[in-house]
Amino acid sequence: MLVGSDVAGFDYKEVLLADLREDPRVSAVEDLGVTAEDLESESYGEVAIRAAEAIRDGRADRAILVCGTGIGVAIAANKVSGIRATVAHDSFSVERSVLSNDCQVLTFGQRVVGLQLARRLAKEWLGYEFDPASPSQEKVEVISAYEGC
Ligand SMILES: O=C[C@H](O)[C@H](O)COP(=O)(O)O
Repeated sequence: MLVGSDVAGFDYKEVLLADLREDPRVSAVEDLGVTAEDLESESYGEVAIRAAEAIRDGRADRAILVCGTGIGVAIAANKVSGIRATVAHDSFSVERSVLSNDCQVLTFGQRVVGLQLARRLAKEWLGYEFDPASPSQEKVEVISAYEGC
């Protein structure tokens, strides 16, 4: 499990990181930054691409990324082949992002969603797992085929 943010998502990222570290369903969490010591060290694109590449390469399974809106980190992560990332600020979208779309990356916007809602949504998200035997699989495969992976 990876977490990351830019400066605009740093506060939420820190809280979500602490939650994940306490969650018995999560075996290991890696913080990709940014850090309190160097808040401006990377933009949302750099952090999100690093997270997405780690998932693509099998070094991690999922990631939660935070920026101001959740949009920038989602766009950047989706540029990495094989990665499906989305911003989701409601329970149903969080569920469907996994069960319909097999998204490995959930993103939040610190300037958009309340902290307690984001924390709850992250907990819900952890409980979902895509079923490759479901009817959604062939729809996801259309995207994978386009990407050639
Ligand atoms: O999607 C982009 C994010 O919201 C980012 O945190 C803020 O970007 P901006 O400073 O260009 O608005």
